[in-house]
Amino acid sequence: MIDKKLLTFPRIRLVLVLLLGLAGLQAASILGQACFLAKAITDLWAGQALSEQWQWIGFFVLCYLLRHLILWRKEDLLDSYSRQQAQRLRQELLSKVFEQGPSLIQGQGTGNVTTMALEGIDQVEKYLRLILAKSTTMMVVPWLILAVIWYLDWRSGVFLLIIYPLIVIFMIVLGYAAQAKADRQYHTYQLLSNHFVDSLRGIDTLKYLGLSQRYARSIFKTSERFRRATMSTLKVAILSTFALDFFTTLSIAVVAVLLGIRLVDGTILLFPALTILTLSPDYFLPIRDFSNDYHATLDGKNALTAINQILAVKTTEITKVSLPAWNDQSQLTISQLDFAYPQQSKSLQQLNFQAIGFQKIGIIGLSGSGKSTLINLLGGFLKPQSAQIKIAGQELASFAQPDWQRQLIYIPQNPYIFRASLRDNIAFYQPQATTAQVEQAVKVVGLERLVAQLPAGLDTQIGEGARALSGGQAQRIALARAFLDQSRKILLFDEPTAHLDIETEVELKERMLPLMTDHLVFFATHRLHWMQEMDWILVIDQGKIVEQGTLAQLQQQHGAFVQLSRSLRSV
Ligand SMILES: Nc1ncnc2c1ncn2[C@@H]1O[C@H](COP(=O)(O)OP(=O)(O)OP(=O)(O)O)[C@@H](O)[C@H]1O
Repeated sequence: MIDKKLLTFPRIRLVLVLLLGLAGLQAASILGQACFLAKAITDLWAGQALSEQWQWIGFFVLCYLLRHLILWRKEDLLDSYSRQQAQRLRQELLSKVFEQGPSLIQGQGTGNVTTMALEGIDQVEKYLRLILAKSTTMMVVPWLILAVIWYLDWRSGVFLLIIYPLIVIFMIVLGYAAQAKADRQYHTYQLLSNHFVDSLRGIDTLKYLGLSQRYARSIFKTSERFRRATMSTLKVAILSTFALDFFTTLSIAVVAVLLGIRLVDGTILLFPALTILTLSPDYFLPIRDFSNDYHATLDGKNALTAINQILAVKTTEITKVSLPAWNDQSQLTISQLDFAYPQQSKSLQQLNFQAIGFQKIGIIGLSGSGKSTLINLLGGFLKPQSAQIKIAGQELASFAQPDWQRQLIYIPQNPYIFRASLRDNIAFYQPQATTAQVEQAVKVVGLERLVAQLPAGLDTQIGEGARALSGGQAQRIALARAFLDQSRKILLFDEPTAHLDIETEVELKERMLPLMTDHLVFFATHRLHWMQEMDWILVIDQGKIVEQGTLAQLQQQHGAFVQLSRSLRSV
């Protein structure tokens, strides 16, 4: 009855035992309530004075209060337990997302991960709260009530016992139908989230191409599908609630009629008949409650399955290797590196190269040749299928090593600007940087004009939803970050100027080059002029290094580099 997935939650067994205990007390208070009320009415019927009934009425009121006190205690217990578990799940989910990095987000979709971490966890919290309370009550309360009814009148007991499994079977059949509908609903919900976030991100492209109306229609269609899936789940939910209420009410009516006939016949006394009649609705109440809330919990159940799937993504345990800080004598050797994206044939094959000291290594190739993939591997965001990597004499399986990543600065095509002040964005790697240091960085990368224009200077909020920046300004912030943190000696550039106009690129290049000295630099680009600044060049074509050497060597060889230069110039 209780989802196996829930049994893996911490302290769940203790909570279940407490809930079962409270359900036992709840059953006792329901029984007391029915017996004392029946006793008072029977005595009054027998002609006793009302003043003699105060003790029974008093007990009845006590039981009534106890019943509600228990309900309140149960809710309190479940509220705090489910809240704690939701917090734990959210933390685990976010840790997993940060641990797995961009590959997990790409696989699941940004919208889906966002809704899962926000709404999905809230649904799981609701699921926990409802399902634990309802199922433990259903395990205890009806059976204790049935035992007392059986003791008072076995014929009513038999009738109620026979009717119960019929209702359960009926509930299971409708439950399966509802589950199938809810699965479909959850799937369309995930689609809707991804589709919506995707469209919002691409809204400028869509607008430029005049396709935003068409996309709005497509979002409308996806939302309509989600609405229809929701309505059809609700239809089953409402139908089953109605049918269940109808059957249980009918059963109680049958019990009442049978008791009435036997009272007239004189084959049953008023006290047991009244007690049974009062207890019958409470006998069915737990299953009715369970079934009513069952549909409300399905979303939570599905969200929990989806969250568990992400949490179950295997974390390849890395053996941490302690690496010294990169210096002018350090050496990196990569041999036979192979990498493939999931469900793809090899994206990078048999890469072999070396990096020594503060070399500047250019990675050049046509679009789709594998430059970004190589940069992502060097940053440890992706893990090679196989490779022999040696840094300072230490063998590594991948670059996902804290000691390596702590030395990196990654500058992509579109550096991410966090929603924070300009100062915090610049001091991203060095939060303790002084204002003088930040101002120095601003000067070095040529951001003074921007700072002068901003209303609160360095303290102006920038990023998502705040002051927007141009591509060149964002790139300058990324460079300022690199300048501020001189302790990170490895710079990974992934097409940093690809989307900038030529004037901005020339100006930025002048500012970038001094920053590159005394650093190991990997610079992926398809802009040839950068190669003049590089000490070593890797020419990549279709995932292979087809040539490598200094610029002079490559120009002399008249091989792949010269061919590539021709085709890049003719573009
Ligand atoms: N996340 C991914 N999943 C599957 N395949 C991918 C993924 N990212 C890239 N690829 C594929 O891997 C190959 C190399 O892509 P990569 O982005 O490394 O090329 P690139 O040389 O950097 O291209 P560009 O200059 O256009 O950025 C391409 O065929 C691309 O389609």
